[in-house]
Amino acid sequence: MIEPDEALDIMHARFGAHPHRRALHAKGSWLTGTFTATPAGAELSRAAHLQGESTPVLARVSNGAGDPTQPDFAPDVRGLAVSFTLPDGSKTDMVAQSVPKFFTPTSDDFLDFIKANTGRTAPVKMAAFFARHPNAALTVPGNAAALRPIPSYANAKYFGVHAFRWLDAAGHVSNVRWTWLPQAGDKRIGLSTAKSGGPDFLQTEIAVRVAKGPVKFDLEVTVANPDDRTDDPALQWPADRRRVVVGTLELTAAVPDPEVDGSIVVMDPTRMTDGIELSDDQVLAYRARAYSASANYRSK
Ligand code: HEM
Repeated sequence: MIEPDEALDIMHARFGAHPHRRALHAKGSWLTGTFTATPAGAELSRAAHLQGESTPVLARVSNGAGDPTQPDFAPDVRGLAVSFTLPDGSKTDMVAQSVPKFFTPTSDDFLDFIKANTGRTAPVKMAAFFARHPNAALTVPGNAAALRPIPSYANAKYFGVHAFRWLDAAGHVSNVRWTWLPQAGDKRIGLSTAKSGGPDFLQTEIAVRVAKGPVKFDLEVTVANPDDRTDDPALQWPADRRRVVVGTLELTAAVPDPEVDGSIVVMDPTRMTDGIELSDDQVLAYRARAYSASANYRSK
């Protein structure tokens, strides 16, 4: 397996090494707000933020590139990371992105994709990557459409990708996947329209938008059948699985980057709380190690 420090080298080779920046999702904006669960949330999980009381959150919206100078109009994955502060002061995080179909079953394959997408020979290496991974090739049309420029971070669906185990008050386990659905609608714009906004238009737009009113996302959960696999983030569950809205996120204020004076804020997709557990997905477990390596690099 490719170790996290080597993974960081692969990302830096692709996007450049940028001191004090994330190795991926290097450019973004910070927001605060609240999350309020519906009764369906409490039925599925006993987690403190799913019981219906309003929970404070810190969120970061971002572009997927590891190059913080990449303009906002460039086609890219977008990120929405949310950290909930629970009543006992502890935190749990949800870290999602805007590509509907994650395309590799393992972290090594994902890192091989980044390697292939590096340098002047990228088109040739990418063709070879997709020839080696025909299932990944099948996701290209849908994912390419999602990578088109967005008019606002408020106008994308953000997918949690992995399965998680949600435990209710009686200890019953539901395997779920979750998605943030934008109340402002899922939208894309043409490149020339996006370019007319300038290189930082998404950062400016989200700050202006939250100053006028809350930016809202509904949290939709898909519940697996007992025999659905939970270990492969690239494997979709059948479309007829039960979907239920378990809460609403309201982002209400733009806040300055909290990573000043050497403090580091990591949005960790494996930071769990009682009532939510990791599935057996290797990529999910690996992410925590890669995010730590990136945090170590930017704290130096
Ligand atoms: C093997 C797979 C993956 C690897 C190696 C990886 C690696 C990374 C790294 C190194 C960072 C920077 C973290 C930091 O410095 O704090 C990052 C950020 C991020 N990743 Fe991943 N990632 C993977 C999969 C995913 C998936 C599946 C999602 C979404 C479901 C995702 C969404 C994000 C987001 C939203 C951020 C920005 C978090 C923030 O704003 O702090 N990543 N990723």
